[in-house]
Amino acid sequence: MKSTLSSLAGFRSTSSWFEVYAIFSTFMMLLRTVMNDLVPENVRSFIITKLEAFFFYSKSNNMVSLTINQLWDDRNEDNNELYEAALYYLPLKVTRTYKSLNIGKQNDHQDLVFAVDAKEEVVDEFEGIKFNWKLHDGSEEEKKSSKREFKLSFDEKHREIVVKKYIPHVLGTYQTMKSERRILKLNSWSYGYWKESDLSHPATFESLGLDPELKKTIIDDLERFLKRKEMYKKVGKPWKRGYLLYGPPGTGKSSLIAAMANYLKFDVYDLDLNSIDSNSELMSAMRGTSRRSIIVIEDIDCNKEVNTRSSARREPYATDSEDDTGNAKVDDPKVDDAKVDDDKGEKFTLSGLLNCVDGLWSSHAEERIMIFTTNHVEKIDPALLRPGRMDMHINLSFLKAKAFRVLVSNYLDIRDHHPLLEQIEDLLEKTEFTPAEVAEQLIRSEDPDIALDRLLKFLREKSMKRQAKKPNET
Ligand SMILES: Nc1ncnc2c1ncn2[C@@H]1O[C@H](COP(=O)(O)OP(=O)(O)OP(=O)(O)O)[C@@H](O)[C@H]1O
Repeated sequence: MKSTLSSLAGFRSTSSWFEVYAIFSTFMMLLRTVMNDLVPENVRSFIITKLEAFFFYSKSNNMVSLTINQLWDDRNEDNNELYEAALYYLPLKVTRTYKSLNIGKQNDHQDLVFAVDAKEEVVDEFEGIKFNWKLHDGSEEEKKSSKREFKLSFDEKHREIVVKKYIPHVLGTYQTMKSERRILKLNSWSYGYWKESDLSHPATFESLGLDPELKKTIIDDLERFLKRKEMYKKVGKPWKRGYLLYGPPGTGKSSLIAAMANYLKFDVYDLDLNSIDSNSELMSAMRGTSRRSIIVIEDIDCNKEVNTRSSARREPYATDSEDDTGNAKVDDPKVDDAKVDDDKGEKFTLSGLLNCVDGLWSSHAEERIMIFTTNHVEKIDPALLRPGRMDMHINLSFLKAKAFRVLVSNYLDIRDHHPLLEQIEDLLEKTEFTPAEVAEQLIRSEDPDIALDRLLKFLREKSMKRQAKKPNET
């Protein structure tokens, strides 16, 4: 014992350390030579593999990993929101720390897009804990069907933090990024998929020529909807709201949808019912929509299936194929047919659409707004319009004085008085003109005198033509 201590004490001198280093280096060189000369290559690589496996195992035997698939349910092509969240969240870490990163720009997008490189392992740190992320591209076959996954690995002692804090943190960051970003998405359903592009419609509530009272009612309704998550949960209803926008062409239905999307910062899903072949396709389309989105079905009266039952008109909200609660009556043969089709999901039916609107197929769907538009409200089956399905009916009609004032202020910066305004407003009250017709005239000149003079002539001319036409019509 004494001699060991004295030899350790001897090591304190620098020359002793050099001696030890020289002996160790010589030993290592000898060992390498012996290994290379005497041990065959295949045996060498076997030993190295075993050593690696041993060290790797002992390092990672406390590690657990979670797999985050792109699709939660393959059969229904159900997207996994956590996968989406990781896609957006991880590049935040990558840009700061990592060397390998995919970067690109898509046709319809204004911004550069960053994406995690499948070769790179991303290490994220949260509350002092390290989390390893890796994107798996999958096999060639899986790539084609766009089945990708993230593997999230961490020490198993952090399981609880992962579930209770880390994953909510990733999802929360994603939601904040989505709500803060300025560019919204417009998705169109095409051949079984949502095709995404930027929503570049500039309409806002300020730019809309609407009666100020109607505008306020719509904004208040949207605000109320956003704030009432808990109330919807309490009464067991899906957190969604339906709006029916009706009125002649050119009265601002599409502009109002864009204004709502820009106000709420919601993406838009534009669904043409004529491109839907079956109830299962409709279900798939609904499931493919994300939270905080507006699902738009334009010109709903133009769809054959939806119109099938409309020929026999009933009083609004009391259809003979619904009972008092608004559910389909079983003894109605038309409803029976629709139900059979529904069960198979092979055909697209009105009943399938009603189910969708009621949130039966998308009960996981939260924070959705559904908008129907039509130029012919009288053609729509009342079952679709009853409260609970379409909660608010908004009549976008011809332009009248109050809404005209908004347009004049926006287009020509006239806030109070102009000598021609009174005559124009008088004509607008007496004859039906759409906001689109008037806006088209106002945009032709920046000079208020020229623009208003031109508009007045246009309105007079049109009014006279319409007056002249009327007696012939009768
Ligand atoms: N209320 C409005 N306020 C401001 N501009 C409007 C309004 N209504 C229409 N416009 C102008 O007319 C154009 C066409 O309007 P929009 O497409 O919103 O009408 P729409 O009712 O959806 O028509 P359609 O039924 O034919 O689809 C818009 O680009 C906009 O410039």
